[in-house]
Amino acid sequence: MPLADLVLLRIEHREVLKQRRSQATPPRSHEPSACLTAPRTCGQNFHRRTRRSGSIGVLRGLCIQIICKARAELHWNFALCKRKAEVVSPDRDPLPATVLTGFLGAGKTTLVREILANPRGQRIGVLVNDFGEINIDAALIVEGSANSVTLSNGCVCCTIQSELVTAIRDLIASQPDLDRIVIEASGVSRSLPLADTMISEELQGLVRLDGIFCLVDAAAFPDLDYATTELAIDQITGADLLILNKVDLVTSEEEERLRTQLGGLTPHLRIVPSRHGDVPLDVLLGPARGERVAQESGGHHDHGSHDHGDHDHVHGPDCGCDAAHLAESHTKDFSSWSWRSDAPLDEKLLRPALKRVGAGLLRGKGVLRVRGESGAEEIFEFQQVGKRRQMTAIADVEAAESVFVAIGLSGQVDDAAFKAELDACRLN
Ligand SMILES: Nc1nc2c(ncn2[C@@H]2O[C@H](COP(=O)(O)OP(=O)(O)OP(=O)(O)O)[C@@H](O)[C@H]2O)c(=O)[nH]1
Repeated sequence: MPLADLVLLRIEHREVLKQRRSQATPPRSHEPSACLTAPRTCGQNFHRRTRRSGSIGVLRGLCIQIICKARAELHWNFALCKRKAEVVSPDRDPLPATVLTGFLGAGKTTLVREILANPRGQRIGVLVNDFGEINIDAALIVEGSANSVTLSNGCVCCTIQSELVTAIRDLIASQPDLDRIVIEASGVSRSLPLADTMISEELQGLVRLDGIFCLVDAAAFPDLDYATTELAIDQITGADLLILNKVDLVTSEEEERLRTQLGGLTPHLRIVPSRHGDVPLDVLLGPARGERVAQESGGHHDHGSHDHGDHDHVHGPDCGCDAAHLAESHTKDFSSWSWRSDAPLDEKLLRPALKRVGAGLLRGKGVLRVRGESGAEEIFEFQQVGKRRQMTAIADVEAAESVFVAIGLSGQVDDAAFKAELDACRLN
């Protein structure tokens, strides 16, 4: 990493710590519009919003880009460190939480409605945060879900952050049979403080952050003005996966240009194109509470159990194809791949292999029977969203075999290399 980036990284780190300390008293007093007009008070904003023109403006733009990169790196490390300390309730799995962020109008509500229209049998609680006094998004969503909670007139990343925690706790208490929650943040919410809330002590053991997905409006992003671009970039760099929505409104050249621009800002982020939120649910939703990947992918995928149209087909040993292969997804953009092994896996080889395998993936999930150096065997659940990976030991599952499911952009997953990597971890 160049020296300048390192220096900025350190400054940024110090800022994060400072901000976290000062967050003990959250900035609740400012008006909702403060997220845009006085971002210094809005959670984790690190930039002073002084508009500059000419070369100073250009220089400042470059600095923001570098800081964004550093911030993204920090975000991973920071969130992952905290997650290692996550305490899982012994009697009840934490409720998986999917967070949708993205600038105003990017298509978050559309995506929530897509999810609710096809919840794959999961009982989903929805929390909708609207920046304004009237929660229009919730009104749009409420038809689809009986379990929706509205959080209006503020932003869940700052002004009504504690309301979010309370709302989640209340929802879990009143709807104990939920399988997951989906949180639609307001269009001005910043991703990093939201991630921080989801892994905070108040929600520990109750909620497990499954992924933060940031929607970007492919048509509007290039025209955002300076101040709003800054916020949009902040949302992007704090996400696990980017959904480039409204690609129907741009030409393929414009889409490519935007991808290059966004990829330059956040090289590790995976970018999924979308039209009206048509993102495969396998990418968006991990297993429901108490559900394990083995159940999803065990044997032939049951097309009758839920309505998924021509949805992604996770192949198994009796589906008439090879056990490991790429399968056509419900849109031509995505492919899924599955692998299984009845031999235990060597932990020492497996961890680096998963890192290599995951490098080009949008989503990876698995239940893995692993043998450590001591010779003891443990079952691990593996979850990857974008570049974010988690491997958690699970005690309540007996797995005779390991199962791994991966989703990537078509043509970007080398299935032979994949198979070879994982096969090499098998112990006889
Ligand atoms: N053409 C096109 N329009 C879309 C797409 N996705 C969403 N829209 C439209 O864009 C508008 C805004 O979408 P919403 O889903 O309300 O966006 P949002 O992110 O929830 O907006 P806020 O809550 O204001 O932040 C609506 O009119 C949608 O129908 C898409 O992929 N293509």
